[in-house]
Amino acid sequence: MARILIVEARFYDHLNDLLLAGTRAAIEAAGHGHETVTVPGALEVPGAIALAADHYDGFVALGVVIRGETYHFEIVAGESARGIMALTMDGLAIGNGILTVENEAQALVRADPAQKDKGGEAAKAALAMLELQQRFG
Ligand SMILES: Nc1c(NC[C@H](O)[C@H](O)[C@H](O)CO)[nH]c(=O)[nH]c1=O
Ligand SMILES: CC(=O)[C@@H](O)COP(=O)(O)O
Repeated sequence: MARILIVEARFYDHLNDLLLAGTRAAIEAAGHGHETVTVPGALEVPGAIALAADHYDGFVALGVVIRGETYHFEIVAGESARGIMALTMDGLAIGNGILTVENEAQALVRADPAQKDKGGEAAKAALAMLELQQRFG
């Protein structure tokens, strides 16, 4: 049984709850264990994963970034993805479930486990990468 750390940027409670439900269900369905830590925003997610890297087998990054009026969206969406990708290239097994969307309606469809279930998808990605890590790492 693998130990998966879910790192969630809790910026929009109702959307986070949906993402978390999908992620937890997918990990449990695969027979693995999970814990969750919460960080303030998507920019903190890569740092939190880096800090926990030696303590878990795999990671799921969750969050919601909704475009506002300024360039801040590009920074938060791009830099969180860049940080997660850098950790992936270092060999960590990570699924990225941070939504980067234009509006809340887009986020809702993607977070809902009964619709696009991006939280569950990210969990499955993390488990797939963990399998590759165990095979080739
Ligand atoms: N605007 C959103 C943020 N912004 C906050 C940053 O992620 C970060 O916490 C802050 O700059 C302090 O370092 N975060 C989200 O997750 N979603 C957003 O829409
Ligand atoms: C991620 C964002 O763009 C957003 O939350 C910030 O909004 P704004 O650009 O209106 O300050």
